[in-house]
Amino acid sequence: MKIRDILAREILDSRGNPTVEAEVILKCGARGVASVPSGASTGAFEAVELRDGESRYMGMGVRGAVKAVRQIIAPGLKGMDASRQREIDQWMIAEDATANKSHLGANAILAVSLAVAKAAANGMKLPLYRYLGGCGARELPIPMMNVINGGRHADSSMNIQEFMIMPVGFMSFHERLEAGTRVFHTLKRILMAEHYTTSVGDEGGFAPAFERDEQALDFLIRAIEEAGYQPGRHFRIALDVAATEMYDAALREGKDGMYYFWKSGIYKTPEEMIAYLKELCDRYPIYSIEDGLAEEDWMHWEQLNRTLGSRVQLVGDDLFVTNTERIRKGIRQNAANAVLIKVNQIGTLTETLDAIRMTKENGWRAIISHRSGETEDTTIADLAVAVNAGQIKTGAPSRTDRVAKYNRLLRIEEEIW
Ligand SMILES: O=C(O)[C@@H](CO)OP(=O)(O)O
Ligand SMILES: [Mg+2]
Repeated sequence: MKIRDILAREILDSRGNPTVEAEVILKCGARGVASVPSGASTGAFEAVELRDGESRYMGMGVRGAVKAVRQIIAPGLKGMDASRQREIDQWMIAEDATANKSHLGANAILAVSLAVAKAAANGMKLPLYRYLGGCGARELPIPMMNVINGGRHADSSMNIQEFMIMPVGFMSFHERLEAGTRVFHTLKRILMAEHYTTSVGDEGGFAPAFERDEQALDFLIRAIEEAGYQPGRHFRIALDVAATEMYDAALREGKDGMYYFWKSGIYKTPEEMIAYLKELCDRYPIYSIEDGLAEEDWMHWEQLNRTLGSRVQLVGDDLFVTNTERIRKGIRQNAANAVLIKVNQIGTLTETLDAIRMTKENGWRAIISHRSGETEDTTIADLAVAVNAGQIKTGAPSRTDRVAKYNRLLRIEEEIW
């Protein structure tokens, strides 16, 4: 299982921006290839990727990250055993020697970390989910399908970033996916009939010019019903408010501590935000709300959790950034009840697994997630099954970067069941 070589190259993500791909080659001939996604609504506490225009290493963004793999990581890891994932990740963390991986770049480190795992799995002739999760890996996730896009992900007039459908009333993954796709197609038909645009946003969901965020929810309910399903029973709704964006928008207008719905020109206090979210939960079959408040607003997260936590999954994305220190703080403060898990927020596979473990050990739920900028890499599908996460967030079934993950899950289901 010794590493013979590590290659790195620049490839494109789904927004046409450069990103890093790494290829790990073992002495036995097995290979592993992995590429790194990229967010648009990134949390301030995320590990730092080297992008063009904000380079910190050798002054060259993604090219700097590629160079870091070639010149520092590859020579350092050659000869190491690819199955010793934790040691390899620790070596890269130590070599980087910053708290946020800004020296080598979280994208350089993550590409190698994931490619090492894939090479080791291939070397052992195991599918990735089996290598990572052992024979206990068995649960196919319920997808959170982001079918209407707003916020920073689309030019639409909705402030809430993601309106997702969750096919909760089905036994198998392929039935969930089929039902979700039916609703997606029905939604397109309804939107067209009412002369809304059906072009899609970054994650494949529609981006119609609705005047109010609630209209998106009304259309979801209609689409679920017209596709022949019952809202609440077959499908529930999930939202990603991405409220840090609203918090930052208010701050830019000089209103510290408020939330600015910049597309409709409305300010809300944290208390009004909580009341608003509660009202939405009273009116619609909402299962999950992600980032209902901002990454800095710990105090009000507790209040939100007290108000809704017993009946709604409250997910921290920007709040926790897949970082065990922040998750620990959240658990102590009882600030939420679920964590969104994104490999590139923390930057190594083992730290991601640690975050999932801490989340689950404390009785919280972990949702494995893509980024708004993705590639054809399907690691997160395997990861979701490996850790029996139960939920995956990976967009709408209309762009190959998202569909690749769904197709991978279909194949895994066929293998397992
Ligand atoms: O906010 C989010 O949850 C993600 C993914 O949907 O978006 P981004 O990758 O732009 O941070
Ligand atoms: Mg989010």
